[in-house]
Amino acid sequence: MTLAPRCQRDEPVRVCEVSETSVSGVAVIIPAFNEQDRIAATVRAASGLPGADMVIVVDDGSTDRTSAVASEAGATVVGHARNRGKAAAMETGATAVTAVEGSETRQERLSAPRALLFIDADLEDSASRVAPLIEPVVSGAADMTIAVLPPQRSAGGGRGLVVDLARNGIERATGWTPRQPLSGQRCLTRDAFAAALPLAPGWGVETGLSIDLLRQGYRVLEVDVDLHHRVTGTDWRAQLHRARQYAGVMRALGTRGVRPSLPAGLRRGNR
Ligand SMILES: O=c1ccn([C@@H]2O[C@H](COP(=O)(O)OP(=O)(O)O[C@H]3O[C@H](CO)[C@@H](O)[C@H](O)[C@H]3O)[C@@H](O)[C@H]2O)c(=O)[nH]1
Ligand SMILES: O=C(O)[C@H](O)COP(=O)(O)O
Repeated sequence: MTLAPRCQRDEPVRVCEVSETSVSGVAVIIPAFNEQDRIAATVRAASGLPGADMVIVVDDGSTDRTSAVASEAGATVVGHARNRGKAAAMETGATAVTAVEGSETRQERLSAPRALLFIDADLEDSASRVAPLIEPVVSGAADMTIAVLPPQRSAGGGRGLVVDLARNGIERATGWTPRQPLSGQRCLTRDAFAAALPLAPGWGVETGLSIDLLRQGYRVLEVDVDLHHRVTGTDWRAQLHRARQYAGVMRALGTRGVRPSLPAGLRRGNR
């Protein structure tokens, strides 16, 4: 397994590019809420990832055809009877992986539990490029990798408030400043995932994961990956979504004893 030379090996949290390579033993978990238009392409792309021999879609109480479309595309589908939020869907997905592994025959069983790769349902074809998240985890170079996405094709409608709250909160809690603190494309060892349970609920899940793992000494790595997803726009629904994200991050920080920062525009030096 090779890490590119610009990886900084002597830092507790390393930010680097890694090359794609063949790996084995990865379960892909896709939380999905009303994603019938995108889930098939995402499942198909995820199924071709190196080492990904299990693709589980967690239908988080969708009211559309997400389950049926995901199943037709080849995923194993588990679900919630009602919408419970992304973090609960992630936990359900991990439980499903353990259950499938428990039912495997001795011949089917891998020598070690699979790593867990969480990706969003709206990545579509770009999910085929998520492989660089897998290598550092399978090779033992990192306990959790996080995808850093390039600028998206269409501009988002936010002012960076949620991102800023999460980034500063993680920095205050751990000393590490993530580039994309909300990125949900993450690959974890089973040990790291277990250490982060119970996950911070709802939209606080990424903030909680980063803080909880770093505080316990796990190694977290941001990796540039050329992914594309549906960006959040500017209408009232989008702003309501951001308000919920803000509340989720605030809750994750509060329950971890982290005092949230003032919004960037109000902080000393910015006035
Ligand atoms: O109640 C829900 C809502 C969403 N999802 C799924 O969660 C994923 C992310 O949701 P999305 O609506 O795409 O959220 P974004 O605002 O675009 O997400 C950004 O911010 C989130 C944290 O706030 C991260 O989880 C995402 O990875 C990141 O792309 C998708 O697969 C959804 O289908 C659920 O499973 N349950
Ligand atoms: O659009 C986004 O990137 C997220 O919804 C976060 O919103 P923000 O711009 O307020 O951080």
